[in-house]
Amino acid sequence: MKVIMAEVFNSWQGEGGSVEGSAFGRRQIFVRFAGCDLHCLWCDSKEYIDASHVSRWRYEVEPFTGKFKYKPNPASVDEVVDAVLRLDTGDIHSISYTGGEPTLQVKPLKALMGRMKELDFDNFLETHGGLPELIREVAPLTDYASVDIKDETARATEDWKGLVLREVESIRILKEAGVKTYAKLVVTRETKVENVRWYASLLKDLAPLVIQPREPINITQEKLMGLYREAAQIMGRKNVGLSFQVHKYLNVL
Ligand SMILES: C[S@@+](CC[C@H](N)C(=O)[O-])C[C@H]1O[C@@H](n2cnc3c(N)ncnc32)[C@H](O)[C@@H]1O
Ligand SMILES: Nc1nc2[nH]cc(C(=O)O)c2c(=O)[nH]1
Ligand code: SF4
Ligand SMILES: [Mg+2]
Repeated sequence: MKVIMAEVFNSWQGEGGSVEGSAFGRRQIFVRFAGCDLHCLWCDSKEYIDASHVSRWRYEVEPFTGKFKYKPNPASVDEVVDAVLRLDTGDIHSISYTGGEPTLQVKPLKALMGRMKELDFDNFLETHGGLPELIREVAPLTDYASVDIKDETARATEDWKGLVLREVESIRILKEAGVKTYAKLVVTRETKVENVRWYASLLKDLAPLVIQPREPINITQEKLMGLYREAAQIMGRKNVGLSFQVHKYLNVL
């Protein structure tokens, strides 16, 4: 089975903060899929959005050496499994599937997740959650899920409200399947407080929320605190947290 890959590397999970279901600070092997159907203004993985332009993928030869080898796309699932296993440092919390949008290639995603479960690894899915019908397919193989709620200011798609409702539906499906799930909202200085109130009302009693400032950060502390407080007042003070992209400060992948 074939898959259009971007990269495979070993790092610490840099996002998720401290809410339940987060793997922040845990060691992970990252499997980044090429291709995405959204176009978030601030996406830090833009070079992988158009899968047809990702002619080769790279895998780390050894963790933290910065040395990569390249292979042509599409990859076989076996090649990806091999690339993951050579990065197993014995302290791996889970395998992270990210992208791009991993659920778009649901068949190879399921095959990879199944192989990793057989090898006794946990699966951590990083997704925009905009396609609940695909989430339903991978939920039984998923242990942890970080599902983005795309704020209006991301301008990910025209019907942003419809997207948010589908993301929440995906979270419901994952929760019902017993997946440790949290929602992640990337905020900018333009994020509207009334939108955060709406997201919080949809997530209340469903899943915790992390608020992650868009990098590079330009939101004021006052604005961030205000958005946080509104969300916490609706969802409960134990169900909201902050998340930063700490890997960017550590200068690791
Ligand atoms: C590149 S996305 C891939 C997974 C999936 N497509 C998604 O959007 O959730 C991985 C994570 O990085 C976050 N991210 C990407 N660019 C960012 C930026 N400039 N600032 C903050 N978070 C960012 C996304 O919001 C998402 O949570
Ligand atoms: N260290 C590290 N943590 C991450 N968490 C989410 C990432 C992503 O791009 O999906 C990511 C990433 O690219 N690197
Ligand atoms: S959904 Fe994820 S990969 Fe796609 S454009 Fe947005 S941040 Fe980037
Ligand atoms: Mg990233």
